[in-house]
Amino acid sequence: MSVERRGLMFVLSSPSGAGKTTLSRLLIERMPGLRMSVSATTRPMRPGEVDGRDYWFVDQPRFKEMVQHNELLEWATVFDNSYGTPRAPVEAALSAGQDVMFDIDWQGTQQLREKARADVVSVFILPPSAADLEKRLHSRAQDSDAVIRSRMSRATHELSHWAEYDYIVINHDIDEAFAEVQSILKAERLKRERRTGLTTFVRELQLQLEK
Ligand SMILES: Nc1ncnc2c1ncn2[C@@H]1O[C@H](COP(=O)(O)OP(=O)(O)OP(=O)(O)O)[C@@H](O)[C@H]1O
Ligand SMILES: Nc1nc2c(ncn2[C@@H]2O[C@H](COP(=O)(O)O)[C@@H](O)[C@H]2O)c(=O)[nH]1
Repeated sequence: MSVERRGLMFVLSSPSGAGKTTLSRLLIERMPGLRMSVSATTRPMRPGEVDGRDYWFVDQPRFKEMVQHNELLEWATVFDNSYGTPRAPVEAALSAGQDVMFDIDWQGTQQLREKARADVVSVFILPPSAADLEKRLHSRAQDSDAVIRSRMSRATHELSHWAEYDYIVINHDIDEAFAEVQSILKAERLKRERRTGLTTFVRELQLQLEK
């Protein structure tokens, strides 16, 4: 029996290459009721990426316009490119009782927390080691050596924000990391304060017991 509840904002952050995209794809495949927030970005498309699925690829003037028209829920500059979360799809999904997942950096997470603390559940993904992180960035084979070097040098800064997150998952083995992230989402969905239908449900139970 499902009890009505408010949708939550499920945020994954990590240094680049630790595995957020991989984990979020698995979650979307396996967890009904969860939608991916598709960000807008000015970064060039990588091989295999699809506009509207992986990102909305926009130019800088269009991104500026989105900021000025308040079309973004949060936005930040990451690795010299602009990234932001379109507001309308998130608001529509949440008000339909769906959960929304975000693959965003610490700056965006801070902005979401300021706007909707009670609805944000944040998870920071750690790589098992620096060598693994570098290996993953190379194995993805989608960025130049210069881009990989710049992402590795930003990793220390990204890592310094780990303690701002509600949960920390070490992505050593992808199946284990997935199971942990999935458990977090399942438990957060059961939190009393999110389950707006509980009062009615319990009142009904009491009426049945009093008969
Ligand atoms: N547990 C794991 N073991 C080995 N390889 C992994 C693991 N998790 C992810 N990978 C691989 O590491 C690479 C980087 O993963 P992914 O693209 O998910 O990282 P990301 O955190 O989303 O990076 P970015 O922030 O740059 O988008 C991919 O090739 C992915 O297949
Ligand atoms: N604050 C935001 N950060 C975002 C958003 N979309 C993605 N990101 C983060 O950018 C980096 C780089 O991503 P990549 O796809 O170029 O490798 C990564 O940390 C993402 O989490 C966003 O809308 N807002």
